[in-house]
Amino acid sequence: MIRFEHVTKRYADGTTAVDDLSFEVAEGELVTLVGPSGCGKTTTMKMVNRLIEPTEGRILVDGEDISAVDPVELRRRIGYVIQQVGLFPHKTVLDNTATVPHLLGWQRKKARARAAELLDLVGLDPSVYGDRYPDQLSGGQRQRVGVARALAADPPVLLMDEPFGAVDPVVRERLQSEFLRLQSQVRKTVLFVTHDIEEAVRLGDRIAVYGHGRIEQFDAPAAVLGAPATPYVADFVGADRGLKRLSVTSIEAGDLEQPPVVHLDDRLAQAGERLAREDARWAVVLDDADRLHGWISAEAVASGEGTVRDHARRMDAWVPVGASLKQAFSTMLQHDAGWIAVLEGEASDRFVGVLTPARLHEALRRSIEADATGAARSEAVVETVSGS
Ligand SMILES: Nc1ncnc2c1ncn2[C@@H]1O[C@H](COP(=O)(O)OP(=O)(O)OP(=O)(O)O)[C@@H](O)[C@H]1O
Repeated sequence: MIRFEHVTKRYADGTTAVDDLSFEVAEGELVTLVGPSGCGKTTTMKMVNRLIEPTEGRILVDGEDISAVDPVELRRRIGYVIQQVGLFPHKTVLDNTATVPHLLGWQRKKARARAAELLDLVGLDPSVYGDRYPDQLSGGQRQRVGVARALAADPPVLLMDEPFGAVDPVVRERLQSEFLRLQSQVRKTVLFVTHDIEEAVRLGDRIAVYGHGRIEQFDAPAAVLGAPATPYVADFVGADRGLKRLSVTSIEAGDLEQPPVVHLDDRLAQAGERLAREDARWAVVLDDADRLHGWISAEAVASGEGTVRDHARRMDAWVPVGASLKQAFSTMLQHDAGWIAVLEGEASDRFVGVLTPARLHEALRRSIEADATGAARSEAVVETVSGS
């Protein structure tokens, strides 16, 4: 969808900002460009909407060489969000959002209806915020209007240059989550510039790590964190890349431990047999509808008469299959739990297994090994300390 072919940009003073760059962003893909200040990220991005012209090479958008497209026409097809949002101070939020549809000659009513829809989509109630002016919004809200405005004419391509760079870390994380949710609905082809590696790995389907004017590595976030291509990339992603990788590695069913499962109405004797057969010290307890209830220890099972219901302990720390290892670890810490349940199904009500700290560590190591060898994670072999 966006294709760079041997693109070089040399400024008049001789600075080579971008050097023989070739890469492609597929349709509906979000690629983050990440790297230190001055490495050529913004120059790369601005060449896509012809705010900057390349010295050599060519750029194709949707198969079309953009050097042959009128820049004004081109920009209407490409949404652009920047850090200093650049909202018109004398226009209301609704009118700001309707800017491009208005320029495209849409009728005022239709443009405003579309703007209201977009504001809603970015989490701003148009009936509350639509008539406000930009200086009556918080920084985070202004960024949301910036995103809504960029999407208003439904452009297939979105360029975002540090769009969340000016807000505090808490708001930034919220905007990132909202943007991911939005992107899963609108599926734009996005080029996203950031100097923050955490943001790059969180948002990108793939990330391009920039050195000076060149891409040092272009790969999925987990691969960049798991197997940096060069010492430069390893240094840039940081010594704590293993930790960062937690947020881009999702839980697979094969990562889970399978303790015995008993039901609330099982007799203790029956549960005891299960535990003895599997030589287990505890079992997961499900209710009649197979929803997670909690757990029961071998001691409690051995304690006497009655049913599991009389001795089961509640435990509601869980995450869905596909959640990140980071989310799982965070849930474990939040509940001060030695394990958490992993559930699946539309209502997240089907028990699939449990994740323990040891299993979490193993999943992380397996995913690193899988990336390094190109194997599936379930087939990756890692050494573990015996008895653990
Ligand atoms: N108009 C210009 N004339 C000369 N050199 C320029 C010009 N614009 C940018 N540069 C240089 O080109 C290089 C790349 O700049 P660019 O803005 O693309 O970097 P960046 O990676 O986006 O940095 P940042 O994260 O700080 O925005 C830098 O060395 C910069 O000084």
